[in-house]
Amino acid sequence: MGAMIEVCGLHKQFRTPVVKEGRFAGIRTLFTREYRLKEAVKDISFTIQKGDFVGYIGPNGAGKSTTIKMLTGILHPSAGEVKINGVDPHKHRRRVAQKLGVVFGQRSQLWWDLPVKDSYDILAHMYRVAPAEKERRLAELGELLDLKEFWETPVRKLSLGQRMRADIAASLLHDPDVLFLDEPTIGLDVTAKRSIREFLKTLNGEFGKTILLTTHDMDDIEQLCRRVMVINHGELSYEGTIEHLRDKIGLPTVIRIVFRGSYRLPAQEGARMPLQLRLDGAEGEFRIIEASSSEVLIEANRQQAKAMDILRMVGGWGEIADIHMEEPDFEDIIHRVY
Ligand SMILES: Nc1ncnc2c1ncn2[C@@H]1O[C@H](COP(=O)(O)OP(=O)(O)OP(=O)(O)O)[C@@H](O)[C@H]1O
Repeated sequence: MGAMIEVCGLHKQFRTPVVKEGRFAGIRTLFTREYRLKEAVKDISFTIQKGDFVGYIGPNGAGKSTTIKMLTGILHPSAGEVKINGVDPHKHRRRVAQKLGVVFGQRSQLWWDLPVKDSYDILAHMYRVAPAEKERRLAELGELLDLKEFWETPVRKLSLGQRMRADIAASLLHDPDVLFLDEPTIGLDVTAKRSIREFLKTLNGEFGKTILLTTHDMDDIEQLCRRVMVINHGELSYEGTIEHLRDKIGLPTVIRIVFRGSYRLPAQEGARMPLQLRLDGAEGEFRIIEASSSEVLIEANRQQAKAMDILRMVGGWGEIADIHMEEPDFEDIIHRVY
């Protein structure tokens, strides 16, 4: 293991002319000397280890694409440093490009009017992939991504799911160590999303690729990433595991308990809901938010009480027939961070 991506004190400012209002606004804007500074990325630092699968998330306009562009060397940072496997991507763009695969879900890197296979020939040439090597890799990718069915089809005729698979294969043709994915499942149906996710899991798990995934799809993040970085107004507001993020935000877990026959709450008659209770024989508290003749609905924060301790206590009120536990929705958690 070692650092694959190192980012230190990264900044990006954009200078955009102030748009004039009123008559001849367009022409006057052209001659304006007034500029507005937009700080799209402010002092971001992080390290991604070899073989990591990291999610990079944040609301629209937060600075995700700007960061990715600096990581790939397309944009020059206003301040700070980027190293991809020890190399500065802006100074050594070609060298770093050989190590990187990039997929922008919203924009294909394939040639619109050419058959898919022709795009691969051009890309293999650009990245100096030897013909035998290209054939071997396309055979492998073709199998994993099921490319054969549209091999001869012009890119413009592909379905969105096919186009995305074709683009992902294109990004891997030169066998890069690192993959940047920007919205790789956008607009896809459930089945197409699932096949792309499975492929990405394989790519990371079996082929050891380091992956940075940008997406608005929280299911992608939850199913694929070990770590997430949250960017908001150009600054990192969270960096760590999804588990820790859940704990930190502390949305309640909801536990529904069904009793066999009757049960007895440890409270006075006619107690009002929600009913706050302390755990017996352990640290912590939880709330009963509903109670009917055979069911109770409990809300508990993970930090405040362990589910097992709650169940042990509730087991004393009656005979438990069924337990249903609902973790807070990851989407809701993320909204709290944004
Ligand atoms: N070339 C540019 N010139 C001026 N401002 C820019 C430029 N590129 C991006 N910005 C601004 O920088 C901010 C960050 O944009 P960026 O595209 O990085 O956001 P994002 O997190 O990728 O958003 P989204 O989820 O909508 O794709 C925005 O306010 C955007 O308008």
